[in-house]
Amino acid sequence: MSLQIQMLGTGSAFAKTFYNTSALIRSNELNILIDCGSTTPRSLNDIQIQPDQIDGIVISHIHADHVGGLEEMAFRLLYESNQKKTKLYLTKAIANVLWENTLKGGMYNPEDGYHSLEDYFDVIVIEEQVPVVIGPGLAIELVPTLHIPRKPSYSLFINDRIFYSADTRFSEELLLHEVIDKRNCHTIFHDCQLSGQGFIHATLEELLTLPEHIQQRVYLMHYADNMSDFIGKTGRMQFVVQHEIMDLPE
Ligand SMILES: Nc1ccn([C@@H]2O[C@@H]3COP(=O)(O)O[C@H]3[C@H]2O)c(=O)n1
Ligand SMILES: [Zn+2]
Ligand SMILES: [Zn+2]
Repeated sequence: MSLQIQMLGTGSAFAKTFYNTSALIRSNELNILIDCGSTTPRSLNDIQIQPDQIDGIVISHIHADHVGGLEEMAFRLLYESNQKKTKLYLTKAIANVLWENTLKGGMYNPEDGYHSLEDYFDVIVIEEQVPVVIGPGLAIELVPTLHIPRKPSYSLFINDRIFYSADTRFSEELLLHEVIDKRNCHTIFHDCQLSGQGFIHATLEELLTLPEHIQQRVYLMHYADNMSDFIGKTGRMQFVVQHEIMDLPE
């Protein structure tokens, strides 16, 4: 049994160098995406993975750097891969808005029978804070986090031991109590705004307040194009590297 994470992109919403942050989880022959931003199809192409090799996509929230690649994925599956649908794992709160507020404009096509998210994806609605088994050795849990007020947004626990923040404000409470004390996560992928105030993301300054033994577990993602200016300034935390395959304990 093995679990690998390969970041398809490690950059912020506006990053041009590192692509939008999204991850490919490879677990016992399954390929699962965490988010599918505007640059994700290009990144998959870079590593020679085609949409029909993706077994499922988990959605954290509906900013374009996290869902902007879904239309291409669905259309390519439909028109290039013999009408295959991929699984889409999301909460009810996200399902409600993803179609109406994001995808419908490009994908609504009643003449050909395409009216809804379900016409393009095998939609699997999952409960908040309930782990769902996606495949052998892979369980995902979505926990609500604070990103934009009144916008549903989630972080993920993978097999209860890996924390993936997606986009969230810094929460010492979540990191110290839930991620470390309760679940003893060995690996933490956290979004990181390198400079300025963290109105909607965790800042490097805030993350540097974590005790060193926690920083050691942290990989920084969702960073700006000037990341190299900050090498050596991230305490015990390290920047996650785009396309590097990381072997993690299940
Ligand atoms: N209140 C907001 C809302 C959005 N933004 C910027 O838009 C981006 C959307 O994707 P993101 O990755 O959440 O990062 C957001 C901010 O850069 C922002 O800076 N402030
Ligand atoms: Zn983002
Ligand atoms: Zn966001």
